[in-house]
Amino acid sequence: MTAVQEKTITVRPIAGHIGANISDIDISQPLDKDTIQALKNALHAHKVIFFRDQELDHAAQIAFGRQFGELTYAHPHDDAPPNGHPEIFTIDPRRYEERYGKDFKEQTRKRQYSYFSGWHTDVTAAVNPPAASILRAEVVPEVGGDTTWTNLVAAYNGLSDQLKSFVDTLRAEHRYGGASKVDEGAYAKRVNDNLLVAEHPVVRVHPVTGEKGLFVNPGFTSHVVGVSPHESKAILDLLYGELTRPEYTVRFRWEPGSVAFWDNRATAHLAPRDLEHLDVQRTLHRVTLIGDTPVGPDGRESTLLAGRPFTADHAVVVD
Ligand SMILES: O=C(O)CCC(=O)C(=O)O
Ligand SMILES: [Fe+2]
Repeated sequence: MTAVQEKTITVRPIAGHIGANISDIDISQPLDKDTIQALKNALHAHKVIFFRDQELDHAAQIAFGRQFGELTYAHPHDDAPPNGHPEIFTIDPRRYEERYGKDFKEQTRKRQYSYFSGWHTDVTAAVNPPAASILRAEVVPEVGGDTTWTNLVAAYNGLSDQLKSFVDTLRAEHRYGGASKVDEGAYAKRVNDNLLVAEHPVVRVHPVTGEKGLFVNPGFTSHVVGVSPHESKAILDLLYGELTRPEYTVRFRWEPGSVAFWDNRATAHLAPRDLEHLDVQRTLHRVTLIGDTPVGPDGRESTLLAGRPFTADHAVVVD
């Protein structure tokens, strides 16, 4: 694959199935219509796009995001977004430890919540999961802390025709919060008090590209509907094995000023776990675009089972 000059920007794919670097652009400035369309095209073609050496503060990141859709508002996990910027979700484990106590890491590891949950697509327990997320690095450690994304369309396309026709018919429940009373602590309470449950098709038809992608989520899918628990586990393990195949992924090394913009309707990502034993700072800030309700190959939409859909003006759990 070679670099393509798209209007004013340069789009350079960086892995066989996913990811492109975008250059010749300053995203702190308002963009013209053609540039916005060129970025959308790159996002839909490559699933995650990366920018380097951008000088964004919170306001500029929010303004950049708003050119692509409506942003989500503050959320129950994060009761203290930066002053005056409720749309910003800051990822920095030290902040969570300050707020929820020193055992936060241990608690999250045990419950597989949030930062340590491994592979996930953002907030698919909502009936209208985010369309996209835009993450900016402010402070990065000297070593480690890379993020990896995978292409869920490539993962679907790699299945045999027989398996495709089978998974095309399935639906699965995605759940966040409402765990048992065994969970203790302010963080667990915050998550449990905001139960979100949705039933989604296991294969999602992308509303812009029309591509089919696997839409099961190691972070949130509780079970496949209408099959036995044993069968559900076997089906999910099979699909998770497919969607995490290294050939469908791209791994990104952060620098201060790096920005990653991913299509949350066609990707999953893996937050790094190689820093848990190191005392280093890693601070990133995210804005999140509100999404549409998924639709399966049979035209059926997802259904809400608990909680409320994302809107611009109320709190919802964000992972
Ligand atoms: O910390 C990271 O690299 C990714 C965090 C994450 O999962 C997110 O921003 O949605
Ligand atoms: Fe995430």
